[in-house]
Amino acid sequence: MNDFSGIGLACRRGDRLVFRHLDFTLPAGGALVLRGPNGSGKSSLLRLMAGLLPPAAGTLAWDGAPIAQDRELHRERVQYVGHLDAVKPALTVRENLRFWAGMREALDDQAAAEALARFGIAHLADAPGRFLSAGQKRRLALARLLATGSDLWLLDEPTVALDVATIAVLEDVIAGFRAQGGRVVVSTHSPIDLPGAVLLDMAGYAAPRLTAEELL
Ligand SMILES: Nc1ncnc2c1ncn2[C@@H]1O[C@H](COP(=O)(O)OP(=O)(O)OP(=O)(O)O)[C@@H](O)[C@H]1O
Repeated sequence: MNDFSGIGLACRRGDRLVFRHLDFTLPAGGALVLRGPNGSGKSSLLRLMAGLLPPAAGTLAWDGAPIAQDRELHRERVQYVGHLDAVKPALTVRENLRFWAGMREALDDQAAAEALARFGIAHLADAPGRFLSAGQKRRLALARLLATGSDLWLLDEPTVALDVATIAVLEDVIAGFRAQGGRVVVSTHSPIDLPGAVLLDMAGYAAPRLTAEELL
């Protein structure tokens, strides 16, 4: 039990139905990898899973209870790292981490230092966000995963701009999270080693030539 699941999901963006009839089940410790061409709906599905976008049809449920019943509770379970890393340019690296963590719980200095060190940016703790390279911003966004507790990580193309060594760190961090019962969903165009992950190919759920009314 304690599965995160979606049944009969459909997603509409603007006047286009992006995908439909999509089901998934993600047990504790499980991983799901979203693949598919540009525009096939990977980011949209992650936003549905985060509770940021309502499905056009179908139900997302946690342990059998629809997440729509209590969006606040669901938001507390989820860490969502999107395309845009949302690093605040005027805050230092440490302050950025505190800002994100502070939305949930106070972050002590040691936890912040450990999270930054794991992603190799401890030496940048006092640097302003605007000084960071693309890969360093991505490392900071991912360090947030370690800074606060959660049950579900939703990662939108997390390896973009990361060097090979840091991709290995991310794989390791995800493995540790899963070993403690965490669930992870990753959208990616590049290889990432997530043992036992279920592959969800978005191409199988697309029907772009029909109108929404015809499909639903
Ligand atoms: N805010 C929006 N309003 C209207 N349409 C949108 C919006 N965001 C995305 N779309 C459309 O929804 C479809 C799916 O987009 P989405 O970003 O989910 O795809 P993706 O598989 O993540 O793509 P990529 O591989 O390029 O990141 C696309 O046709 C896109 O144009």
